[in-house]
Amino acid sequence: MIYIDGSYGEGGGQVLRTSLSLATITGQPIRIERIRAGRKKPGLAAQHLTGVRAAAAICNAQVQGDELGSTNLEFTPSSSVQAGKYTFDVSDAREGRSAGAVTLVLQTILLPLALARGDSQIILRGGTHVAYSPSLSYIEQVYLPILKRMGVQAEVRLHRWGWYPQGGGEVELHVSGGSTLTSINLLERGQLQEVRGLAVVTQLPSHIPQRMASRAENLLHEAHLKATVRPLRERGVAPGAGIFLTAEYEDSLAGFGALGRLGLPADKVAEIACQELLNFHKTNAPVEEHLADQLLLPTALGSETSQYRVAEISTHLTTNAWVIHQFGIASITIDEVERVVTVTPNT
Ligand SMILES: Nc1ncnc2c1ncn2[C@@H]1O[C@H](COP(=O)(O)OP(=O)(O)OP(=O)(O)O)[C@@H](O)[C@H]1O
Repeated sequence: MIYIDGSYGEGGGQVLRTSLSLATITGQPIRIERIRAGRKKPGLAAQHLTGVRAAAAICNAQVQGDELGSTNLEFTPSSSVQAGKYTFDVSDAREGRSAGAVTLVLQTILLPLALARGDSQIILRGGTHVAYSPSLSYIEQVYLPILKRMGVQAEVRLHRWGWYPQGGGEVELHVSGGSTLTSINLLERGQLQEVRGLAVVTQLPSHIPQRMASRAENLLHEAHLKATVRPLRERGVAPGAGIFLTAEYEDSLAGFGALGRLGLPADKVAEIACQELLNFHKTNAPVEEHLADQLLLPTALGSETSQYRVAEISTHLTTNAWVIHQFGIASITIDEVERVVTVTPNT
């Protein structure tokens, strides 16, 4: 049994999710204590509980402590990961609507399913574009394309947008099984080819995405970047707005976004996302802060040493490195001066 202290470092949901992914992949039982102790409301929230249930479903795990608010969890896989058809709805965990991020549930089971025998088709319901998590647009435009270079074949289709607080979004995920993960080298990013983006609303008037798109294009053009942002009006269960930008470099990808809210002008939403992108562009790094922590698990499962240079070393990055280390599957070093992460799988 591997013991994980959920309060370590960042003390957030990622400690739990990475542990669940690795428990299902390695077949090791785990016990996690002090889950999300670093958060205002510790313990399992709807998104985390859905992640637990999803991980349990794919490896028939015996689970104790799988309740909302629970701060301790025991998770014992009783089979290898079973590819197949599954549906996970974040609102089932709360018995009502929840905008818990389906993208985080997706990340919990994606690599286990990619390594399993056979193909999988997963329906995920909940929040698709919510704060403090990767948006589905980020998963589609940045995370999966980078993973594809490492040998992971997966596709997502957005059926319905889900925003905070109503959620109600729906995503279909297809994962090809039997993958062997290769290494990745992202020390240089090359020239910026283009910034592409989507300015989207659901149940709101069409002038809002148009204003977000043209403000973003103007700002990026002023900074001498080639940019195309498409305005889009979609159906959804509730009103929502956001802008999602992808900076496409010769050798890397980086994603940025901002969400609308009541009282925040459309121009301002565009400015927030553009500012994030421009700040990153100045760093010359190939990997932005969020991808930095998300790349640790796939590189740790790779066949050879991977290296990547990051814009920023976050506590998510250092904490996730610690969690992976607890499973003994890879050695990870983070050079704080050069901001280079080196991951050597213990194969
Ligand atoms: N704007 C963003 N774009 C891409 N990824 C993001 C973005 N914001 C957050 N993330 C990613 O979402 C994950 C959030 O992990 P975290 O531990 O904070 O989990 P959480 O389940 O949201 O839990 P908690 O409520 O405990 O904070 C990290 O991998 C982080 O890089």
